[in-house]
Amino acid sequence: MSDRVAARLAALGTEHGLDEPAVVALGVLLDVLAADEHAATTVRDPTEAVDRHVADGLSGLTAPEIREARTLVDVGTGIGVPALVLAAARPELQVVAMDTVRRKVEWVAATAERMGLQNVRTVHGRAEAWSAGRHRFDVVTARAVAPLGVLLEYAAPLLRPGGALVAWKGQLDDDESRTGRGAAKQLGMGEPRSQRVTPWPEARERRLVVSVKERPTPKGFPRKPGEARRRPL
Ligand SMILES: C[S@@+](CC[C@H](N)C(=O)[O-])C[C@H]1O[C@@H](n2cnc3c(N)ncnc32)[C@H](O)[C@@H]1O
Repeated sequence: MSDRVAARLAALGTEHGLDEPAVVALGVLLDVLAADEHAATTVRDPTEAVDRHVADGLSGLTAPEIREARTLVDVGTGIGVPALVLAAARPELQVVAMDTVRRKVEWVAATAERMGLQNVRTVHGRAEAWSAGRHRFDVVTARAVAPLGVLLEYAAPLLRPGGALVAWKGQLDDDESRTGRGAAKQLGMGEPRSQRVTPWPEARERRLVVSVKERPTPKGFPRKPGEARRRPL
């Protein structure tokens, strides 16, 4: 790893109060990404990945819901962001990394092992079809997976009462905000709160959108697999 990347990782460790093993584990994640041309991301160069994956994932720690969570499921985990980043940062947090693509969850499981993480489990499947995960989680996370309304529909059944969806988002257009608010109401989720974050200095328009489960998920949800996307609320 270059001195520049090592210095950036160390600075992120200080910013987020990480201990040394966490910083080392995040360095391993960057090494694995850099070495694997088949990793499911276009951002593999550590000078860029340290910001776009590690710093972006760590920005989740600014949400109290994530700082206080004991259980978290990352829906559509892909290369394990934010799942692996948050699992490294908070070893006491039990993390499930879920994706519909088997190759991706296998990659995440192997990478978690190389990072020395004991608190990551992977699930191959669709969020809306995972009945064993219902009502279990303090937090559902998702980055770059689906519009807000669809994410709320994936998240609501998986959350315990009082749990929260934390979605990594860029700029939300009016349509996504409006449909998100409507979906939240129908699903017993609270009005989505948007929290601006600047994970790296040049980052523009990054935000965490948080919605807390206020009521039991109404009957009829989750709908059939794929329906949330095909016929958004
Ligand atoms: C663009 S990738 C984002 C990956 C990662 N979160 C990141 O930000 O780098 C979206 C991922 O979501 C997964 N996905 C889409 N719909 C899903 C669903 N209903 N349940 C679980 N995973 C899903 C896809 O297979 C894909 O790996």
